[in-house]
Amino acid sequence: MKRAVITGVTGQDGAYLTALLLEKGYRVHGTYRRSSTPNFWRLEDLGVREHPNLTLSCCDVTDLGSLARLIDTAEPDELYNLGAQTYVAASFEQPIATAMMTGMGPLNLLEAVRIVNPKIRVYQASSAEMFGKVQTVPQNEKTPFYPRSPYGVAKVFAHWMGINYRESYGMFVASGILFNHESPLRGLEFVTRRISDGVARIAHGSKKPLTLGNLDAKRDWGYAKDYVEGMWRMLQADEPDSFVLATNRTETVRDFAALAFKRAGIPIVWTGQGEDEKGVSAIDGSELVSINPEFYRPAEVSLLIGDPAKAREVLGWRQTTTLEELCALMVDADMARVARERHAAHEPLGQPAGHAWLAERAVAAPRL
Ligand SMILES: C[C@H]1O[C@H](OP(=O)(O)OP(=O)(O)OC[C@H]2O[C@@H](n3cnc4c(=O)[nH]c(N)nc43)[C@H](O)[C@@H]2O)[C@@H](O)[C@@H](O)C1=O
Repeated sequence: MKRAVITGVTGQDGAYLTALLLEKGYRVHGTYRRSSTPNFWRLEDLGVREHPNLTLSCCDVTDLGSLARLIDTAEPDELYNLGAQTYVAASFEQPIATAMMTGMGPLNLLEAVRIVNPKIRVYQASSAEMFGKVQTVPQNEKTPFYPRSPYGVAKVFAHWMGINYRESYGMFVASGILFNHESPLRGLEFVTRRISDGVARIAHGSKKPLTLGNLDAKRDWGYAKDYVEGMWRMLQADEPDSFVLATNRTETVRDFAALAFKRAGIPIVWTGQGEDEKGVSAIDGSELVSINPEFYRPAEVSLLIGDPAKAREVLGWRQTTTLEELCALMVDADMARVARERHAAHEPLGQPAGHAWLAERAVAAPRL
């Protein structure tokens, strides 16, 4: 039986990867950062929290000793490093903490592997945020990096460290340069989930508009479940290498919001410009989206679009889900969750904007 360690097991990718590896017959040791209330809801939603082949323990990637002990005990064949501070906006508020977790964390891990067992195959979660102020369109493995956030800078450091350990010590360190990947398990701080959650509340009668930041930012959004499959494929390859995982399609935040409102049966029109821009209902003129300048970042990544040709050719990796399908998955799951919350609170459901189908989906969709 193959053994894998996953750091950051409680996050979106950690949970999907855990489910995938358990399904493939792995024994999985997942680690999470100590907190007063460990956050296992994603593993519970995927039905793997109590799986007999899953062990969960605390470990901090900023602590080399705890990583070395973990590797010594778990004796993994593969190690997926997903544990980091991953919210770009927060990296401007906490650049040093981000550098420690997102930059130094991977270096600690590489050192621990080198000391304990350099034969372990390592997956490093690199990021499209490394491309920042993009130097080519679309971006591929050869595109020079120009990070625009402390998070992006820390990821570039970790990325090059991985390559250095590959070249210096012959270690199998694969690097996945992943473009934005989303799902109903995405944290509420990220824009797609913020939108699907806000849309669901409005569809259920909330009068509070959804507040967003920069609507013009363009992202290449894929489905997280597809991307963890890519991570696994990278560690099954003959040689360690770096691979872009992306959809090769880019849309603005405004477009994603419009798609989400459409899915909920609420067509939106946009009025005004810049900080005065608003999204209003095409049906009754009510305000659906307003801008909060506080959500703007000190330096923005305006356009990301990835070229996954190398992953397609070498790994046989393919995305399975279009942006419309992804958005529908997220909106439907949040609709169902909001319906359940209201039901639990004995609140009458608001008159959802034209959704006879809502009640059905409330039963089918996962709890969030
Ligand atoms: C590849 C990369 O992908 C992710 O980083 P991100 O692209 O920063 O993701 P996000 O969802 O926070 O922002 C996307 C865009 O949306 C704009 N935006 C507008 N209004 C809001 C808003 O209200 N909230 C947020 N969060 N963003 C907003 C915001 O300014 C930005 O331009 C992480 O997984 C990261 O770990 C990673 O590696």
